[in-house]
Amino acid sequence: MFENLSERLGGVFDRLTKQGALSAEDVKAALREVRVALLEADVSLPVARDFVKAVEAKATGQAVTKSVTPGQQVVKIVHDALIDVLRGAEDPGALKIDNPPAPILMVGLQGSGKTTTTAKLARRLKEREKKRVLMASLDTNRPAAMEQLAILGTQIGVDTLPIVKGESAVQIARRAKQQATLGGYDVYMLDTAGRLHIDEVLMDEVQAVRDVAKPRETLLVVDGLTGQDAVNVATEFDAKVGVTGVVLTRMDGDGRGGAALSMRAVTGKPIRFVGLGEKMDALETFEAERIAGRILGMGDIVALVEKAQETLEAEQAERMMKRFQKGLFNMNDLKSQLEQMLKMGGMQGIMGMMPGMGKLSKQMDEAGFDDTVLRRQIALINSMTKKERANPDLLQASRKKRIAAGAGLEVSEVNKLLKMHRQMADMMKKMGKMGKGGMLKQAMKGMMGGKGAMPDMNDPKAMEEAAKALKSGIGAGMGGGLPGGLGGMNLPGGLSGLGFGKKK
Ligand SMILES: Nc1nc2c(ncn2[C@@H]2O[C@H](COP(=O)(O)OP(=O)(O)OP(=O)(O)O)[C@@H](O)[C@H]2O)c(=O)[nH]1
Repeated sequence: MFENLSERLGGVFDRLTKQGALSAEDVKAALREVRVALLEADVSLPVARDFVKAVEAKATGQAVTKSVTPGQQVVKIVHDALIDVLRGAEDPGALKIDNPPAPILMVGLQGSGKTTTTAKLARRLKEREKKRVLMASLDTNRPAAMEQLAILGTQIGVDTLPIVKGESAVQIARRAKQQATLGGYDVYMLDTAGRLHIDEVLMDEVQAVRDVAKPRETLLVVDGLTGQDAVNVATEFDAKVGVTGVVLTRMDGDGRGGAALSMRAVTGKPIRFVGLGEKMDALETFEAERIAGRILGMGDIVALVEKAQETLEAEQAERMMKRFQKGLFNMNDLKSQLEQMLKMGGMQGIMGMMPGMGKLSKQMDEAGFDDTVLRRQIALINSMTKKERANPDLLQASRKKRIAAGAGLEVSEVNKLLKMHRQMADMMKKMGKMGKGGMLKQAMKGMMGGKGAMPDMNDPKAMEEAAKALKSGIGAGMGGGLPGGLGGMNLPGGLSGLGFGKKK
């Protein structure tokens, strides 16, 4: 799915190469693709349609910033508009739980992750807000569900209401309220029974529980992977029981999170939290920026674009772009690329911003890879003469020795640097031929997991290899193209050439 989207956006970028103001035609062409991208990310059709219409009006006629392409600009406008829709007025993490004991009702379909989320949230309230929480399972159909909550409670150190066989959901809710009041709890959470589909019996039961508990918050738990159906679920639950917020689970999977946009647009209910795994600490406050990036399938590329813009002078970018297009790439260019990387937070910083690269970044950390490598390479270049920097072909044995000694390093380090330089120069040449649009497309492909470019995040062996490849030195030929295009197009163009996990 990611590949499709990146190709599609690549196509948009290819077409949008004119500078100046964004023409209606440019915007229309780009948005047509964005609409398909939204649908692929499981955003419902009417929502995608309305959204694109609103963005079209906003984007047409906007002046194009010199340092970005019109394609990038449209994507940024789309991205910002997504955030506008996704972000509610209030802080998503702030639940109304004053006036103890405050009841929180948890609702949702079976298997949506309701019980797990109940426990995760209880843990969060206990740890972060120092609340005394009582949890109760109202799932009278499945005794196993009640036991599951009790086990989770023990695990996280949160009390659960003792199980009494034969009670109805309403009776349990009453008992929970009583116990919470007598026991001096700040919050009590009611984990209702789920059904595979919405049915009347379920809704009647939840309504009856609601009437007894009068919840301060009614949180709808929805599986983030369900996509389109999420809207129906949200609409139904909201109409029947009244929902105050949504929790999207399984956002650690490869779902694109379009459900978030649809639910927010259709029901107007705020997304409060996202579940990011099975563990008890895998619950985070909803962040509109992250989901917007994810829906567009771009990780935090927009942030990367912005950061690159901040740290790189536009003229310098323009100058480098011209050099790259001519296939020119000497040691001075390499040095400024390495310095640029350091400014952007080093390898770790850049990786952290890439979709799905968080894990790899952690492994790099563990493997002891840090920015020393970058600094060493800069030191080597500093130890070269002006002539050598302009023309690295001059570097024969004796010069290499002198350069290594000057930086206090081994000759092998110089060789690694030269190898990396050669690979990057080759890539620049190739990219130069492709033109701006082509470069971007190439970059996107690389970043979004074009075949072989990134390790499979679920394959520990591939991840380990990738970390090793990185550790053995960016110099050992990371596939050659560290932040290749950073200069020219404000995107780490060369990342496609990183060759993560790929033996060269
Ligand atoms: N990967 C991942 N798994 C999750 C997440 N939230 C819940 N799960 C898993 O999803 C499965 C179902 O979760 P439950 O909490 O039992 O679902 P439920 O909605 O309470 O189901 P019923 O009790 O049958 O109604 C469990 O194996 C959870 O560990 C999440 O955010 N990410």
